[in-house]
Amino acid sequence: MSNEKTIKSALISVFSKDGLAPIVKKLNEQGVTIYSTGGTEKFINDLGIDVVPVEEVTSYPSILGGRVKTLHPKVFGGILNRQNHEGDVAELAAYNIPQIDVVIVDLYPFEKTVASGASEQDIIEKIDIGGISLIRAAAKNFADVICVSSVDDYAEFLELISENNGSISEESRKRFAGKAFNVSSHYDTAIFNYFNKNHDEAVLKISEPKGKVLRYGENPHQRGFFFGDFDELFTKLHGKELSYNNLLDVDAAVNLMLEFKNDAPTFAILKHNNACGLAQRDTLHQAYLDALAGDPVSAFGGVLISNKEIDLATAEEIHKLFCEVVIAPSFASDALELLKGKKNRILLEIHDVEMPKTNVRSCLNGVLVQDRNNITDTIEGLKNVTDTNPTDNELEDLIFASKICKHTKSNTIVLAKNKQLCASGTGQTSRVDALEQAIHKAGTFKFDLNGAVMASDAFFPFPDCVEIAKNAGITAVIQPGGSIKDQLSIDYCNANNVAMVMTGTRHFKH
Ligand SMILES: NC(=O)c1ncn([C@@H]2O[C@H](COP(=O)(O)O)[C@@H](O)[C@H]2O)c1NC=O
Repeated sequence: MSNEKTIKSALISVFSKDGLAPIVKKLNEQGVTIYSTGGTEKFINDLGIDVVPVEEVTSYPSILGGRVKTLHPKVFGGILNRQNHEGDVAELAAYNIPQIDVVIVDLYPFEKTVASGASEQDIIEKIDIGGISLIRAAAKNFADVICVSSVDDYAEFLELISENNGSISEESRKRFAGKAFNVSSHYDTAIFNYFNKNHDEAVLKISEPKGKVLRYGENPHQRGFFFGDFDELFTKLHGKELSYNNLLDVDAAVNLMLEFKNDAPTFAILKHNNACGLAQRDTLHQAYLDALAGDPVSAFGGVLISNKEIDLATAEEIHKLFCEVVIAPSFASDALELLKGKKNRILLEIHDVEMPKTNVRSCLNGVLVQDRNNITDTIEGLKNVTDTNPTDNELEDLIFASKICKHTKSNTIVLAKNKQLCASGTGQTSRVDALEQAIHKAGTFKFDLNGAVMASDAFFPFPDCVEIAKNAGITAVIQPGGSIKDQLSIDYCNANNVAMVMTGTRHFKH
């Protein structure tokens, strides 16, 4: 192995002391001189291990409430000197600077502090200056120094020093330097994004340090990767690796079910990012059966999601279906055992966490970013525009249908009745096509559309849709409004005893 270096000295300055003890003990066993800062020094002392306070090196106290403690030429000289450079070696001796072979740092938790809703002052104090400088210096000088910049790397570092009795190869030092720049660049990205949260600077900085190579992309001949923290959102209880397409379906399912999070038991079945079945009932079991009835053909190989714990009765029904993924806030233990009966079936327990506030997607040679569509239509926000008002039941169905519409590919028309999705037209190039697709589909699965409601993701440019809907039995319509020909649709509804409400909010989804 090339250019092995034996560790003789280490500088340790960590915010979290978790996991540090075995490393300190091992370094001590190997006779390494340990330098350290305030809290870390106390931690090491408490282990009964000798440690040199960094103040002894700098001959300077920690000042400004800890804002300046390692920022000193004697510390940075000890890290940045080139051991094979005569001038550097002479300067080290002239200024009595100790050589430092290892730097171990755990930065102030900036992101966690922001996420906790702390005050601006607390957040600013959590911008680590000394630690990030130590990391950058040690990583730059990987020719002579090894930099351990994350608790995640402690185990590997411990193995390295244990295996070779404190001797570390240049390959390992360089690999750890790469990890260190990953840590430092991610940290700075988080700080920039905090300062730029209103996008005053039209700059996009994304740092996703947790990535996963997927088996393939959308098709087997395409490579695919997921960059994100899947484990923050889910506990995977069972099943095969999630594919690129599974992840897209899971994303669609989660966003859709968030609309019904606090409602009565609701079950949805999705295929290719659109709901093909969705129902809300007094029991989850019935909600599942009625969601499945929406389109039992498309449900095959679908992604299933519920807003309540999956019980045994529901699991027994699900178990009869071939499906890719089942997502729920929890699974009763007997239900889980049963569902685990299919080796590949993916079971995900979803955590109670917020989804990102922005959507990002590739566009041409760049990316498009927009705010998440966070408007959910409510009964209170509706404007009756026809002589006939919707009944209470219809009002509830209108909101129910509108929530599904919001999460279905445009152009879309959703038909619903008694809190059950009857059918939808999805991703059509005209609204009339979407409606006709929905009516045809509802007929295939024997839905009686008399008394059903219609939701449209955008306004009706002509009165053709309300006319077709009325002839199919639809009695109430929800749509954003805003067409210069709105009045033609309203006139038709008034002449034909159809109720129409307007939301003022378009829900395109491309
Ligand atoms: N100011 C400095 O010179 C400085 N040097 C190291 N730190 C940080 O201080 C923390 C450790 O402090 P302590 O050992 O006192 O618990 C680490 O997170 C380290 O990244 C510093 N603090 C922030 O910038």
